[in-house]
Amino acid sequence: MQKQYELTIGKLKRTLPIIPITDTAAIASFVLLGDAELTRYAAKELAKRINIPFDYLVTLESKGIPLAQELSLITHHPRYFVLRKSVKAYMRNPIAIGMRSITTDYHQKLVLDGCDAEELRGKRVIIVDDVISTGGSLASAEHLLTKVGANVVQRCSILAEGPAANRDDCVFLNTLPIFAVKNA
Ligand SMILES: Nc1ncnc2[nH]cnc12
Repeated sequence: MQKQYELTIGKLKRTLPIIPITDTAAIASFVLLGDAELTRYAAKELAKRINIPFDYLVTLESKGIPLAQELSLITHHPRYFVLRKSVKAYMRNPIAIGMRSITTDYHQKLVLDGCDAEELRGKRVIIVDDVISTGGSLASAEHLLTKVGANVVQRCSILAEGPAANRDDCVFLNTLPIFAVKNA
């Protein structure tokens, strides 16, 4: 099987290792954390493609956080919100729902602080993430945000992986294949 995947995002290129995630499928591992150059560049490119008014960006812990931070600053939205993967002791009235994602085999949670939920009620929000893949994380984020009365007006990511490449409800900069694993 191919071991690496050459990814191009505008003027930037990255070599991604191909990692099996099940007996039959592998992904090109795209780890945004630590890549400040790509994060800033991708945020600038996404900002050019967001052409809808919004109040807040919302991202999911953890790989979407640096992207949301850059995008917030570029679009002059100084505050953004993070959906966490666990309840923290400092949260007030946290609201949690279940979530499944392609890269994690156990059942995960998505948690919003109750005060953040108050602030998001009735607001126009854009969900930001590094990769949209099966759409499971995105659907959970959207479910949670809708539950607290926020209005999701756009979804954006750096990459759309596998079937997500055909989505017309997301803004993204490039696509990423899912690779078939041939077992001996
Ligand atoms: N290819 C990928 N690399 C890193 N994280 C991911 N999450 C979903 N797809 C991914």
